[in-house]
Amino acid sequence: MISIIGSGQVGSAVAFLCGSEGLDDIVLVNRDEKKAIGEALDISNAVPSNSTMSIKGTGDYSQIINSDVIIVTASIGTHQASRSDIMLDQSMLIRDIARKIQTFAPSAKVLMVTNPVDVMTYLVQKEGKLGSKNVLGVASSLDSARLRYYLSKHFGVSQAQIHDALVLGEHDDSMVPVFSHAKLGNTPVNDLLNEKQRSHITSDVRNYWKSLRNYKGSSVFGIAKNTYDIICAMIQNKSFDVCASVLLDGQYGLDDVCMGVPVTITKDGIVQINEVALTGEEKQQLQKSAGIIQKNIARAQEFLKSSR
Ligand SMILES: NC(=O)c1ccc[n+]([C@@H]2O[C@H](COP(=O)([O-])OP(=O)(O)OC[C@H]3O[C@@H](n4cnc5c(N)ncnc54)[C@H](O)[C@@H]3O)[C@@H](O)[C@H]2O)c1
Repeated sequence: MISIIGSGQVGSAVAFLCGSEGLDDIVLVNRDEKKAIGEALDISNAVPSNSTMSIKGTGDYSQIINSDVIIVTASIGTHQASRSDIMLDQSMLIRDIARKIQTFAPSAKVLMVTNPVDVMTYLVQKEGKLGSKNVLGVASSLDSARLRYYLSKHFGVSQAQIHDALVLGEHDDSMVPVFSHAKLGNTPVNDLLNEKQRSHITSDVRNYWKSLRNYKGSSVFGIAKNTYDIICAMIQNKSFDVCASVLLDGQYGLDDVCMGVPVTITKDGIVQINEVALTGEEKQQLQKSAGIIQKNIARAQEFLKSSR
C-alpha cells in the first residue's frame, strides 16, 4: 500500500501516476480532508479497468497503517528566495508527521519530498526514530535530470545522448553537478566544455526552479515522475540505481548528514550507497555542500528543541 501525506500539487500528481498504472492501493492524507477525498475521487476514474487497486482520501493519519511506502509532500507553503527560507515552520510540520509515521507505520519506507528536502529527510528519520535505510529524500534525481536537460541544450542533442549526468549534494544553491562523469555519447563532457561553460550550466541547473517560477509555480510533473520511479522499484522489488538524499555514515568522507548521492534501492529500502570517483574540486564542493546542510540541520534542531 502507498500512502501520500499532503495531497497538494506534487502529492496528487504522484497519486495520479501510481493510480493510472494501477500500481497498488493508495491512501491520500491531507490536513484539508476534502482536498484528499476530491483528488482520490478524480484519480479513481484513471485507474485501469482491470486493476483491483483502491484509492481513498482522508484526514485521518491512522489510515496509513499497513503502508509499504509513504511519500511526504505536505508543506506549509512556498519558499521564496531559497528552499531554506521556510525551514523552521516546515520542521515543526515534519516532526509532527514523523511521529505519526512512528505511531502507525514505523517500518514503512519513507520518501521525503517536502523542502528543504535534505534537512527534512534528516529530521523525519531522527524525530520519527525511523531506520536510516528506510528513509530517503527525492531531489537529486530531479537535479540530475536538469543537468541532462541543460547539457542536451548546450550540445544541441536529444537528452538520450547525454549519459551519467549526476548532481550530488544539497537540493539548493550548493548542489554539485558532477561534470567529470557526464558524457555526450562516449565522449566525456569535460573534453568539450571550458570552465566558463561549466560554470554557466551549473548556475542554470541550480536556478532551474527560479526559471520555472517565471512560467508556473514550481515543479510538479518532474518531481512526481522521479518519485514515482522510486515507488515502482520499491513496490515491484526491482533493484534501482538513483541519486537520492540519504544519511551518510562515512561515505564520501562525510558523517551525520543527509544529502544527494548515488544509491541502490529495492523493496528493502536503501541497500547500498554508491561512491563514485570525484575530482578534487568536486570533493571540495561536496564537503562545502554538506557543511551548509549540517548548519541548517543544527538550526532546525535547535528550533525544535525550543518548541517541544
Ligand atoms: N524535492 C523536490 O525536488 C521538490 C520539488 C517540488 C516541490 N517540492 C516540495 O514539495 C512540497 C509540496 O509542494 P506542492 O507544490 O505539492 O505544495 P502544495 O501547497 O500544493 O501542497 C502541500 C499540501 O500539504 C498539505 N498539508 C499541510 N500540512 C499538512 C499536514 N500536517 N498533513 C497533511 N497534509 C498537509 C496542504 O494542505 C497542501 O494541500 C513543498 O515543500 C515543495 O517545496 C520538492
